Amino acid sequence: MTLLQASGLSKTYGQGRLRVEALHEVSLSIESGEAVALMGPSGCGKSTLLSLLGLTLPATSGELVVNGALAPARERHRARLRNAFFGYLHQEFAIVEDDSVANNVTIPLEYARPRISRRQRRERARRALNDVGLEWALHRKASELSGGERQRVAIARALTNEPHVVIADEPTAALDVATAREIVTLLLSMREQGTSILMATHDPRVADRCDRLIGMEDGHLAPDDAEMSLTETGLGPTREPSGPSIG
Ligand SMILES: Nc1ncnc2c1ncn2[C@@H]1O[C@H](COP(=O)(O)OP(=O)(O)OP(=O)(O)O)[C@@H](O)[C@H]1O
Repeated sequence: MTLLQASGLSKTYGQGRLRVEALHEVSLSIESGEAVALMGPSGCGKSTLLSLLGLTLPATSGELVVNGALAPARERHRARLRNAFFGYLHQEFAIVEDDSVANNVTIPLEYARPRISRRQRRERARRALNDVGLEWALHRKASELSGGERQRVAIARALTNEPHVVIADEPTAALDVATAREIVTLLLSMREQGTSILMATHDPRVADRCDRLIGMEDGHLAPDDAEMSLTETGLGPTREPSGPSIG
């Protein structure tokens, strides 16, 4: 089943001399339960594409179909769809440091419609934290956790609203190799519930564990997917990683 279908998506930032065409007529589709890696050189448009597909930025032109329906233009409707359909993971974890782990995890549920009671929110947080092996941290402050633990909190937060698609922008960039491997394993395990994962990464070892690789260059999809893009970015073949394996 196709969850996301993009046709001719383009994005231009700024105007006049400051105009940047970050994305030019990108078309792709994401099926349910697949993990897709997005790779390409810095500045080629990966984050922009993720923001467009995850409805956090409007496209300048083109069409996006989410779960069979055209993505709404109105911000109020987009926000509702963001909450119901997507989970987000960032390189910097995007955790509220000063708040408890439980409160961080229940953030997406506070905007859920129909409303979810406080007690149910707590229960969902406990379950999601249990899934990522962090139930013990429920009442801890987020700032007291390690980088890997914070990213697991971010995954638990992405899990609580049972998203159909997780948009992950370099989720392992700030982590050491062993922790990155754990986080990718956790993320990929979400496929078992039919969740799709769309992940920008600079790490070929991470990309290699995904079901499909989309290469990008200069605002376009690479003409012949993976191999070409990897060669051109100097990341080399993915089958024989030079560093410690993340697989
Ligand atoms: N808010 C913005 N305003 C103006 N230009 C932007 C903005 N965001 C991104 N850009 C430009 O758009 C292009 C694509 O940026 P984007 O962040 O999507 O690339 P990326 O592939 O994710 O890069 P990286 O791997 O370094 O994160 C770049 O030239 C960037 O400078």
